[in-house]
Amino acid sequence: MALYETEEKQERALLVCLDTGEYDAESSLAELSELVKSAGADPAFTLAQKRPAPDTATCVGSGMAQEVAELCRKEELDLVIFDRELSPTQIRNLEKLCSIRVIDRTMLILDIFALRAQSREGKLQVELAQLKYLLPRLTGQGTALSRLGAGIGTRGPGETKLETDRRHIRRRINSLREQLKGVEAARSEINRRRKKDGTITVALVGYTNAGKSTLMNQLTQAGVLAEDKLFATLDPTARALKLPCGKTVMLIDTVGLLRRLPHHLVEAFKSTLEQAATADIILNVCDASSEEAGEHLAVTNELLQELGSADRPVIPVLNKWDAVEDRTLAVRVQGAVRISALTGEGVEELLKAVEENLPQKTFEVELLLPFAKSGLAARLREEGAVLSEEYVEEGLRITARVDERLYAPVQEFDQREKSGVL
Ligand SMILES: Nc1nc2c(ncn2[C@@H]2O[C@H](COP(=O)(O)OP(=O)(O)OP(=O)(O)O)[C@@H](O)[C@H]2O)c(=O)[nH]1
Ligand SMILES: [Mg+2]
Repeated sequence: MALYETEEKQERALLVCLDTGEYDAESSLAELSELVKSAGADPAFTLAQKRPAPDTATCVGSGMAQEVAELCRKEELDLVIFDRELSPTQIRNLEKLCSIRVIDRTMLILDIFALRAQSREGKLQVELAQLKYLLPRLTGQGTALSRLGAGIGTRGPGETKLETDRRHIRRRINSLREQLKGVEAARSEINRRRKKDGTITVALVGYTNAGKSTLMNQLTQAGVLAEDKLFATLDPTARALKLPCGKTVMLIDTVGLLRRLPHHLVEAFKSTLEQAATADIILNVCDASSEEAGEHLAVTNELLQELGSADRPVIPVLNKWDAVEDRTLAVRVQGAVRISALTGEGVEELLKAVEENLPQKTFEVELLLPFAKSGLAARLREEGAVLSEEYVEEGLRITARVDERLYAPVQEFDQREKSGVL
């Protein structure tokens, strides 16, 4: 099914890139072209200029800006899309020069998110990001009015169309924040309950189009492995997954990432992304058939780190192995699992890797260790988490957090078990 179905004719766009050497302009432009396509438009032309810094008035130099305007007229294009964020002034000047809509990379990405947002939370998050981006850019009547109407850069998920009145926008931003707080509170309640129930979460993260959702389907529609449970209705992106060892984990699908993801969007999706970054196990899924797979894995890892994934096991998943030509990637990426979410190849191995990374269940014990058992006390200090210890007449009273393995040798000294509290 097409992502974008409309009776309007397809918009033809001119892509403009200013290469200042800050990032790889070529791959960024290639990505922009893919973005334009998935927004439903045709990336008909591309212009690039090398320059040490953007021009304050028109981003590209004035000569190049003229060239952009001429091409727009000659080819009767519908819009211009810049591969970097534009200031309100630059947008105003460029629109005046070209007489058509001018948007930037961030607006384009926000637009695609607006098209795709399904859940209530997703819609609220996107609208908030859009309005926050739009607010400082509403400088004069010209820009505000040109944002009205249909087309890329004007679509909003919430109210019928993006508001253009400043006061209205502020009010709406506040209301969106309030509503999001409510949704987030509900979610952290679910998280809390999952933690309390000892539910283990496994998050699928990675670049957009890496095959996360396909993998989710492959894993959870496999009949024997999956069952739809309680949380499915509360959180449509989470599904129960039964591992071969018999344990059930909660598999979470997440929003896809991109190079140079606009910080407005990361901000808006922070709570969703944080939930993924703080799962018990993270599957960093990449499209291994892409030349950029290694870099995609790195970009994802970086964002995960920023969002607090430290200490959590991250398993690199080289997906689309069925379509891979460059097999050297697997050698370069440590601990990677090769799979094809499409054919199911390698999935068993992936599940094994998940099992190997399962967190050990820990619980609190209150022990009274006889003096003769000082070796056990040392082991508790070494391998468990000692919460308190105190020497008493009969020996050492010690409370500690232990996993099953550590519990076995100390079980007979557990005070609570004896008194029936456990
Ligand atoms: N050849 C091949 N194609 C695959 C494989 N896995 C997924 N695909 C294709 O890749 C495309 C993207 O898959 P999705 O599962 O939607 O990717 P995603 O990571 O969920 O993307 P976002 O939701 O945008 O973040 C689809 O056309 C899939 O059919 C695979 O193992 N091999
Ligand atoms: Mg997906």
